[in-house]
Amino acid sequence: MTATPVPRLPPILPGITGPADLRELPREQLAGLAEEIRGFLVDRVSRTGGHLGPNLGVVELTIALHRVFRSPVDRIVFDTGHQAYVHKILTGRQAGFDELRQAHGLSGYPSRAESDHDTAENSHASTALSYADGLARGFALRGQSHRRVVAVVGDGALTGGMCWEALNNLGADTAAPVIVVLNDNGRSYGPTGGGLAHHLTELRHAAGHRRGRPNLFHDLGLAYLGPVDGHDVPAVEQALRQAIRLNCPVVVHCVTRKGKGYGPAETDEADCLHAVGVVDPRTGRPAAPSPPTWTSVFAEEMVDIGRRRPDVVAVTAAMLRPTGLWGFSRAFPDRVFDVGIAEQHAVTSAAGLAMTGLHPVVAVYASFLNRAFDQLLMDVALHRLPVTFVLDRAGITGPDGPSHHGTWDLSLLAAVPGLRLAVPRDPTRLKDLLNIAIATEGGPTALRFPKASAGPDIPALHHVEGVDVLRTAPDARVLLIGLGPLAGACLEAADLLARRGIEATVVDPLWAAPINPHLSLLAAQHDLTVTVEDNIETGGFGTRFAHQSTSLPSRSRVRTVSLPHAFVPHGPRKALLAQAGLDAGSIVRTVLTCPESQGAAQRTAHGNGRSLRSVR
Ligand SMILES: Cc1ncc(C[n+]2csc(CCOP(=O)(O)OP(=O)(O)O)c2C)c(N)n1
Ligand SMILES: CC(=O)[C@@H](O)[C@H](O)COP(=O)(O)O
Ligand SMILES: [Mg+2]
Repeated sequence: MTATPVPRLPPILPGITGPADLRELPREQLAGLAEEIRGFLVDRVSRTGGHLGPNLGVVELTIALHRVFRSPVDRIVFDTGHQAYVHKILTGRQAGFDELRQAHGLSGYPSRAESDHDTAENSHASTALSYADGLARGFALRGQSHRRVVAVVGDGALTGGMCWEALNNLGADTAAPVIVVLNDNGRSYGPTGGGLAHHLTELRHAAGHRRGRPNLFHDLGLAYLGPVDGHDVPAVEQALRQAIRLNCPVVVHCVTRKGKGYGPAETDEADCLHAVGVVDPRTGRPAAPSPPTWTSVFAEEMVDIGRRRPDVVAVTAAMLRPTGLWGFSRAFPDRVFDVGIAEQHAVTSAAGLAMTGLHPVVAVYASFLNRAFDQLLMDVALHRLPVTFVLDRAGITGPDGPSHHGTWDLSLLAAVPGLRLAVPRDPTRLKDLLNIAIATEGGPTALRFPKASAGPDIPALHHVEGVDVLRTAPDARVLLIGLGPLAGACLEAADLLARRGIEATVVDPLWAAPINPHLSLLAAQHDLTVTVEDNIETGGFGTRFAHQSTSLPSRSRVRTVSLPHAFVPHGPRKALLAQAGLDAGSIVRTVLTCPESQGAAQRTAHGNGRSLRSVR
C-alpha cells in the first residue's frame, strides 16, 4: 500500500515582501519561515560567498525585531553589519542575493542606497550604540520621540571601546531611550575573551538564581532583560515588547548560536563559518583550493621569527586566524595577545610591551588600523618604540566594499614621524622586509599587503641605493615605479610598451615611507616617471614622490597612478584595480597619453646617440 504523500506546504518566504507581511504571519508559521530562511542563506551564500555563520545565528532574532518594531520609522542599527542578511531578506531584497557582494550587486552590509530600512554602512565593529545614541537624541530633539531606536550588537563588538563610550551616555538619561539587543553567541571569530565575556557567561547562566541581580549594565544606568533564548521568536518578541514598555535605556540579552541550524557551521571550531568563499553547501568546505595568500606567507615567517627572536610577541584584535597568527599562537602561546575587537587598546598595549624591551608585531587589517591612528602616532611613534604593524587586506580587498578596502594606510602612515613603511612585492620580499622591520629599533615599522594570492617571486636584476631594479633597457626614457605587488603589473606594462618601441625601466622602492631620494636621481635620467600604487592619491606615495622631486630637469615629468579619492564600492579586486587604472593595460595607456613617451618612442626608433646612463 503506498503511503499518502504529505502535501508540501506552499513556501512562506516568497510571500514576505516586507516587514508588514511578516507581522501578519500567523505565529504558527514562524518556525517554518525560519527554516526556509536558513535554507535560503545556505543556498545563496554557498554560491556567492559571504557571512554565513553570523547570519544563521540571527534568523529568529531578526524575525522578532521586524515583527515588534516598525522599520523604517523605527531604526534598527546592526553593529558591523555582517549579520544583516536576514534583515535584507525580510525587507524586500531576496532577489538580490544571487549577486551578493558581486560588482553592482547587493552589498554584504547595510546600504542606504539599497533600502531606507538600512542605517549604518560602515562594517567596522562597535559603532552601532553610538549611532543609536545620536539617532535617539536627534529624534527627541526633532519631536519624533515616537520613533524607537534599536541597536543590535554582538558580544564581540561589545569588546570594542566605542561601545563603552556609548553605554556611558546611553544610560545617563532616559530622554532618548535606546534598546540595545545584545546578540550573544559567545564568539567573535573564535570564542570571545576577556572580563566582559566572563561577565556575559555569568549572565547567560544566571537564569533563575541570578535573574534581576545587579550587573554591569545596571551599574551604568541601563535596565537589563535576559538572558533570552535568541532562537525562540515569541520569547524574543516578548522581551522586546517589555523593553518598549520600560521606556528607558535597556539591554535585551539574547543568547544565540553562531551557525545555528547548519551542521558544517555549528561544528566549525575555527569560526563557525564566519566568512566563507564559494563552498559546497553539503559540507561548507571551499569548492576549489585557493593558492597561498600573503597571509599564509606572513604566518609561516612569523613562526620562524618566533623561534629566532624570543623578544618578538604578537598582538591581534580578535582576528588570530584571519591575520595569520594562529601558527604563532600554537608555537608560542604565551607570546600572543588577543585583546578583542579593540584596535586602539591593541596598539597602546603593544607600546607598553615594547617599553619592557619586547618587539611586538601588531597584525591587523589595514582599514581597521585607521581606528588606532592616534595610538600609533602618539603612544608608539612619539615614544620611538619598536613596534611592527603588519597590515593585511591593504589596498583593494574586493567583496567587503568601502569600509574594508585598505586604501589609506600609505597616506596615513607616511604622516607618522620616524615610521618606516615597507610594501613587499612578493613572498621573498615579505620575509626579508619583515625581518628588517623586527630588527629596527628606535621607532615603528609597518608592512602592507593585499587580500590576494602572494604570486611568484619577482627577482631583481640588481639592488642599488636601496632600490630593486627589476627591468632596464638601452636608452629607456620611461621609468615605472611599482609599489608592492603592482611592480608585477609595471613589468607587464613595460613589456607591452617595448612592443610599441618604448623602452621602460622598472624599479621597486621596497619602502613607501620615507621615500628613497635615489628615486629622484633615477627619475632625472628619464623623460617620464610613472608611480603605481594601490592607495588613494591624496598623501600617497606618488603624490609625495612628485613633491619631493621638484628639482628634476624640466624635461622630466612625474605622473602618479593611484586609487581615486573616493570610497571604492565592493567588487572583484582585479576588476576594481583595472577600473582605477592599476593594471598593465591601463598603465600602458597612461604612459602613451604622456607626450614625453612619444618622444621616447621616436628617439628609440631613430636612436639619438646618447650613451645609456646606467641606472646603477
Ligand atoms: C574595527 C573592526 N575590527 C575587526 C573587524 C573584523 N570583524 C568582523 S566581524 C568580527 C567578529 C564580530 O563578532 P560579534 O560582534 O560577536 O558578531 P558575530 O559575528 O558573533 O555575530 C570581527 C572581529 C571589524 N569588522 N571591525
Ligand atoms: C565583517 C568583517 O570585518 C570581516 O569578517 C570581513 O568580512 C573580513 O573578511 P576576510 O577575512 O575574508 O577579508
Ligand atoms: Mg558574537
